[in-house]
Amino acid sequence: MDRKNSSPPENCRFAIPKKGRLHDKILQMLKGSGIEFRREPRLDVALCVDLPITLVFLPASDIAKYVGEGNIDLGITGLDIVKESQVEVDHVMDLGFGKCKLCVQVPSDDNITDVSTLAGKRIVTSFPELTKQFFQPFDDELGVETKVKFVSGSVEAACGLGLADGIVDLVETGTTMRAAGLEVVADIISTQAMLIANTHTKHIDIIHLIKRRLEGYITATKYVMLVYNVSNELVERAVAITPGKRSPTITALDDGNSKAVSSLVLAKEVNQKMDALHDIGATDILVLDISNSRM
Ligand SMILES: Nc1ncnc2c1ncn2[C@@H]1O[C@H](COP(=O)(O)OP(=O)(O)OP(=O)(O)O)[C@@H](O)[C@H]1O
Ligand SMILES: O=P(O)(O)OC[C@H]1O[C@H](OP(=O)(O)OP(=O)(O)O)[C@H](O)[C@@H]1O
Ligand SMILES: [Mg+2]
Repeated sequence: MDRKNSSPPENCRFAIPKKGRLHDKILQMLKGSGIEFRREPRLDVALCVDLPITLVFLPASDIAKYVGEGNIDLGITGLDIVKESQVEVDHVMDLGFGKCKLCVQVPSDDNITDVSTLAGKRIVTSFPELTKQFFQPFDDELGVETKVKFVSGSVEAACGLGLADGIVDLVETGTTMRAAGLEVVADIISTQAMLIANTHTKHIDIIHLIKRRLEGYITATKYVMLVYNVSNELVERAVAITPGKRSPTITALDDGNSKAVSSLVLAKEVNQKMDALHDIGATDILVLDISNSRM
């Protein structure tokens, strides 16, 4: 029988968060990397076009466990989830988004500055393993047992509801924390999204291909190409402003007095570089987006 949600057995199984903070960024990254797929409405399994890959859409919090146990070859999730799941996986690459910190938080009104004063008390979290590991040394030293309770979401509500003396949750901008009247008393780990693989997967070649494509896309979105003209005597100063990733390309213009320079620059620095080039006398300064790359 041809099941709609089945995967050809020879395909590499690649797990993607089915919702949440990482979902949209990952879909954008797959599209930019040319990893196209057809997903039928309501199905959590999709076959890739032109590549032997089956995408499996799963809750972010389950992905490390599936990859670690070998049901899935490759996945994208946060380092926080990899650590919480306590499974062994290969860290193939960091993806540079989904950056935040897992923090111990307490009501601001409680004026707690020393996290050890929470040892033995009630902590609510979606990360019970990391929380227990964090409090264990304090518990051992003080001869107490911190009571760690799991909830799957809206963790920040627990103190206000009288269910917890502190929480352990993710903090990015701090908006959620402040809105709940909480503040950080200790950091546990910094996290970001990463590509992870099963340590025994037989799909090494396809994993390397996916890695190269994602690297190409990430580099392309991080850099822009800056192109400008500059007179011969100013080339050295201009190149000091835009040394490029490896080195700039310099071409002589027909007028014999000036050069055309093209150089990769970090997108976040491009305006400052353009100002500096303008100030030394460069002209015809253009910024070109890069849609993809292989370095
Ligand atoms: N505010 C945030 N900023 C950056 N990364 C985050 C943030 N919140 C979560 N993440 C990352 O995304 C991962 C999945 O969390 P997320 O909250 O998106 O999943 P979810 O709880 O399944 O979805 P939802 O919250 O929509 O129910 C986290 O483990 C973490 O790595
Ligand atoms: O510091 P901030 O920028 O406010 O981000 C942190 C919040 O983001 C996540 O929640 P999410 O929006 O996923 O809701 P959830 O708690 O229901 O999972 C996380 O659990 C924090 O609550
Ligand atoms: Mg969430």
